[in-house]
Amino acid sequence: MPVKISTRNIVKNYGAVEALRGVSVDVHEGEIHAICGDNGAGKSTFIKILAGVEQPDQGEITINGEARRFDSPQASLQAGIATIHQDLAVAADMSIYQNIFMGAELTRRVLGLPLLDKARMRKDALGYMGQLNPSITDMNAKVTDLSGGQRQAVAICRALRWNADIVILDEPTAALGVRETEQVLGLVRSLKAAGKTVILISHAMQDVAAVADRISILRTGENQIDLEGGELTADNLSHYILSGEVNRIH
Ligand SMILES: Nc1ncnc2c1ncn2[C@@H]1O[C@H](COP(=O)(O)OP(=O)(O)OP(=O)(O)O)[C@@H](O)[C@H]1O
Repeated sequence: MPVKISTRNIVKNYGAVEALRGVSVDVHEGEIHAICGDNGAGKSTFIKILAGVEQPDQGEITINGEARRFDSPQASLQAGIATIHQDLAVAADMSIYQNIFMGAELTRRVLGLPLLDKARMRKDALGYMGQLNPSITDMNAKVTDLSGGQRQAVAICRALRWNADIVILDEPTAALGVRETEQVLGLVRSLKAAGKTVILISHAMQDVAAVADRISILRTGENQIDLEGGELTADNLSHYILSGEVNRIH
């Protein structure tokens, strides 16, 4: 598959702290690409740059081979990147469909006036959810009544609604139990099945090994190693992260 999104030598300093010292990652179209590394390795900073939350001091981002720069989260979204942050940004007291369409509500005209098209939003929301978790059928259910895994599904539906073709998930299984984690890994696989390119940030080696097609491990703001295929085992990941051993570098 061709490279969908690529970074070259991304550098980011916070004052004297060198958070990223030249990170280069190639994410291929339709793959699940995990970004791993110990605390402070630079994962969050890297994702914030792709999400348009932070701007790099140096380096290049390309999408489909075209150089891009994201001055805001909206710019990243417009370029087809939806980032699902750990807080999910869901409104607990609102319904599933209201969350999926938040900020981009569908309307219809009645006697020349725009009215919310709730029926259409519910129907479309059900369609998005059907691609991810068909067992969730009541689009009027309040998010507060959903489990952690189900909330994650709502946040991911919003990414589908935005038509993003690159979906970034930041620690989606953090704080989830075993069953919920399995559900969320299922969601990640469904995104891939829907043709999305997925970037997954995770500390959970087992989870990463279970779903990723390729993994880039960062260490103190630099690429440490990329793993793929048979190298993708939780043991291998832990080994590289704990030992700091450097192997194939870009
Ligand atoms: N806003 C900031 N101001 C100053 N230093 C920062 C800021 N954000 C991150 N850093 C520093 O940059 C480095 C990389 O941090 P980052 O949060 O990107 O790592 P991480 O791999 O996501 O770590 P964790 O797994 O603990 O979240 C760390 O040394 C961190 O202390």
